[in-house]
Amino acid sequence: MNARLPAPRRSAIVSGPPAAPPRARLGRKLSLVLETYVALPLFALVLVAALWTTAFHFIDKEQRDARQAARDDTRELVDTYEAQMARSLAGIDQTLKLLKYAVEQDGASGALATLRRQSLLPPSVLFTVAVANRDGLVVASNPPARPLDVSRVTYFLVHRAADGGVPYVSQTLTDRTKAEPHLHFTRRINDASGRFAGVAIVEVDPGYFTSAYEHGREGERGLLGLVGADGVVRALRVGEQTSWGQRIDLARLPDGQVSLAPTIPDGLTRFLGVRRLHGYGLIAIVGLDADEQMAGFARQRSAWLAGAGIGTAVLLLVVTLVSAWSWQVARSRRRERRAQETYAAASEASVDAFFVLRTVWAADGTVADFAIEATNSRAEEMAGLPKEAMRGMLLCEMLPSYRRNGIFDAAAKVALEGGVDQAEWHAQAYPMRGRWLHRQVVPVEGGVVAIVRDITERKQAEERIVHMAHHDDLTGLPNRTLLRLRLEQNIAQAAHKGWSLALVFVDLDGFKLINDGLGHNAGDELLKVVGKRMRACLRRGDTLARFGGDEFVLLLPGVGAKAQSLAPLLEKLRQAVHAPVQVAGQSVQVSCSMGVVMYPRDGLDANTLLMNADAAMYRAKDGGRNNYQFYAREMNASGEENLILLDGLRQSLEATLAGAPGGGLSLCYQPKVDLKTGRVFGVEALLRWHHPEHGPVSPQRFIGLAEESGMIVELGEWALRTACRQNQAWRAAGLPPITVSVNVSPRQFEERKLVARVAAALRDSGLPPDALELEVTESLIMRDLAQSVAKMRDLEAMGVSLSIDDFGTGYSSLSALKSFPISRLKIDKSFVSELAANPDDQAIAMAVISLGHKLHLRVIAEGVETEEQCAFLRANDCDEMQGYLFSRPVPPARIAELLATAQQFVPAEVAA
Ligand SMILES: Nc1nc2c(ncn2[C@@H]2O[C@@H]3COP(=O)(O)O[C@H]4[C@@H](O)[C@H](n5cnc6c(=O)[nH]c(N)nc65)O[C@@H]4COP(=O)(O)O[C@H]3[C@H]2O)c(=O)[nH]1
Repeated sequence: MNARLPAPRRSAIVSGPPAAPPRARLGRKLSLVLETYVALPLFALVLVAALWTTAFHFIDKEQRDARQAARDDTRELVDTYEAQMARSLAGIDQTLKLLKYAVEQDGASGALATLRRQSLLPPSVLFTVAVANRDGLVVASNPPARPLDVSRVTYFLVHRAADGGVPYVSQTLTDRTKAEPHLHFTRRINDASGRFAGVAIVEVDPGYFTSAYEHGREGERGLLGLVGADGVVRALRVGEQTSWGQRIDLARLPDGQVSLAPTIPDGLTRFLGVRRLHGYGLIAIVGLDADEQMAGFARQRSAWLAGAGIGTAVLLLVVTLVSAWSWQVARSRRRERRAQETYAAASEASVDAFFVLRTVWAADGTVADFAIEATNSRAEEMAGLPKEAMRGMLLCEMLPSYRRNGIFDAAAKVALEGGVDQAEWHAQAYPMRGRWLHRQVVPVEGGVVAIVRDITERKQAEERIVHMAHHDDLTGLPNRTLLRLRLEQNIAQAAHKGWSLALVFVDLDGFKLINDGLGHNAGDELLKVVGKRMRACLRRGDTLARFGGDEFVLLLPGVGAKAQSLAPLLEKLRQAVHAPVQVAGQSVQVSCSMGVVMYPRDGLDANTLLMNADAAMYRAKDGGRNNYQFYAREMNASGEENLILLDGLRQSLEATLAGAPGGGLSLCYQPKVDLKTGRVFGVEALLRWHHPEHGPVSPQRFIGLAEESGMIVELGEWALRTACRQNQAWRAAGLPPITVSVNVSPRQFEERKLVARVAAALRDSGLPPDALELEVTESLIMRDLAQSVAKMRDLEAMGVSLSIDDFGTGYSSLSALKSFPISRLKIDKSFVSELAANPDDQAIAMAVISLGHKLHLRVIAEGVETEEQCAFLRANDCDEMQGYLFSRPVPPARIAELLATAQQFVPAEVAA
């Protein structure tokens, strides 16, 4: 999404406040109080309090009412009981009075009969009526009873002692006359003169006074009774139990009032009503058991409490459930809000743009468009529109190009099928035009969220890295990697279309001299200029790559199948490179050697083409440089041929080492002649291989293979040992002593044990070290200068001399040359071959001779074939020579002959 983009689903997600300020926090606390899960329990507490207050209020009222009712009942019962007792006592006293009167009138014996006659006696079932005389003897009784002496009984004593005029009520008792409890109501009987004449007695069962007890009124534990003024209970009934004799504190029984207190005989709390029965010294008491009286209230109270309890429990349960639910809801709301706030804060701080998009559905169920619901600040920047303006806009109205570039379709797919859409694209719309963006579209409820990031910097960095990985720092040209890539692409294309392509390997001649002589900066400058010039010769589709050092490769796609058609371009390139260049204030000149291969003729893959172009380039160098060479098959034998050849070589080496006749390997020796004396002073040992089937194989061919395969180490050691032995054999044969020089290949030279192997060869052959010379190449030494020089010094210390073969081809730096412990320089035969005609080669030969002499080295020229060459070399003070002019490499016997005859080389001019 560039200029304008997709958008948020829930505005809160991206537009919400990033953090709550203190005021908002206060508001949040207040709103917390209003939350159901807080407010509801508070309200419930109020309800519970009200419920219980009401319950207790009614309980209290009911209790008061119940108590009042109990008091009223008690009062009413005691009133009734008082009336009953008053009547009963009055009846008893009436009987006493009648009895007294009758005794006073009729005497004790006739009194009862008179009263019985007049039906004035109370029923004998309940009452015993008796008369005691002044001596205390019961003289009459109804019902009749045996005579009894009551003279010592209290009531008798009381009445005899004084005439109170009031009846006397005894305590309830049992005695020897009667086992059942009873009490006596008595009155004094006087004689006519008013003196004590006896006692009228009414004996009553105490149950008589409590017979008014009714369960319906007094209940099961009600109390009914009479108490004497002395505080002793005369009769007391509780339920079915009747008792007497208890003592009561009369001070605590206020007359006329109803009190609530623990009572006799069982300590139960009762409503107690008390009435004094005047004239008899008795008190009537009625008690109603508090528990019984309050039972209705207790039930009611239980009902109230149960109701309130159940109400409370139900309320609390409901409130707990609702509050728990509300708390859960609030908690998840809080979490969601926090998540939203966090998300909003994060999205605001994000470098990504967020667009929450709501899907707009078409009637057929497809996605018609997306409506922008919310965005963040970064989205504003990317879209170039404020959030408010974007909100509600349709995506494809804002960015119509999205319908065409696939972004809308991708988002619609996410909305329909889920999954995630991720992609990078190059924005085309303002204000992000030209920038690289990355989008991630994820589905959400009701739409999608698009997260967009500006990845331009990363893209540019990637491009820079890719460019760096594919280009050469110095010249800015494609490097080896890119060349290979393009080559492979072009090969694939050419294969597909049946085209040809050309690959040119270019190596600068003489670059090292300039680089070492004028410095690296000059060398770099030269490479840049040459690179530019070559590039200028090419078409747009061609590739010029720098391969490293002074090597360049040209890839020319779409060329004709005929290699020769490239000749004009190659000539143009050659001239462009050869033109003088101004570097480090000097005009310098380099040339180039080019090797050309054609696809598909010279190879079908990149490796083969590069290898063959390299081989052709070397052939061009060998051919005198500053030219180009088309690849010819024989430059590189095929891999299969190489393997067969290598196998043959190994077999020959093994056979030769085993000493088998006709092993195939041998050494021939080419004499080296001192130009001043014309005498042979040494020979160069040269390997020969006679293949059992193919006949002689060129050393250049098999030595290269041996070098590549590593077999050269063994092969070279064999040559070294053989040459040493041979030289020692010549010496032993009494021939003039000569030196033998042996070629050492790069692998041999690099081998750790070289010095030890040389020492062993000398020791085993018995050849003095100074009769052995090792020939090493310049390029070999330059591979690892320090190590090479160290090894050379070891050999020198041993007494073995060293010469540099092919001197002039490897661009050794002069300063390095000075440090080589060598005794001889060999002018390469490539410079010798055209010595007569080529002034350049002449200059080089002269320079090498002069340089060698300045460094106190001997100089030998190889490949001398003609008298002219010989004459030139001699004229220019070359010390020694080697070549067909004097002798080809020959077998050892021929050398022996030469030495034996002490043959001298006499050049033609000298001979003439
Ligand atoms: N055109 C021409 N050529 C002449 C003339 N005089 C000598 N030659 C040839 O020049 C080569 C000189 O040997 P090199 O440069 O060391 O070049 C040698 C050397 O690098 C390598 N080589 C030969 N024998 C050995 C060996 O025992 N060990 C190692 N490591 N390399 C060897 O093989 C290369 C080729 O050896 P050869 O084919 O024997 O080729 C020899 C020799 O036959 C002449 O006047 N004209």
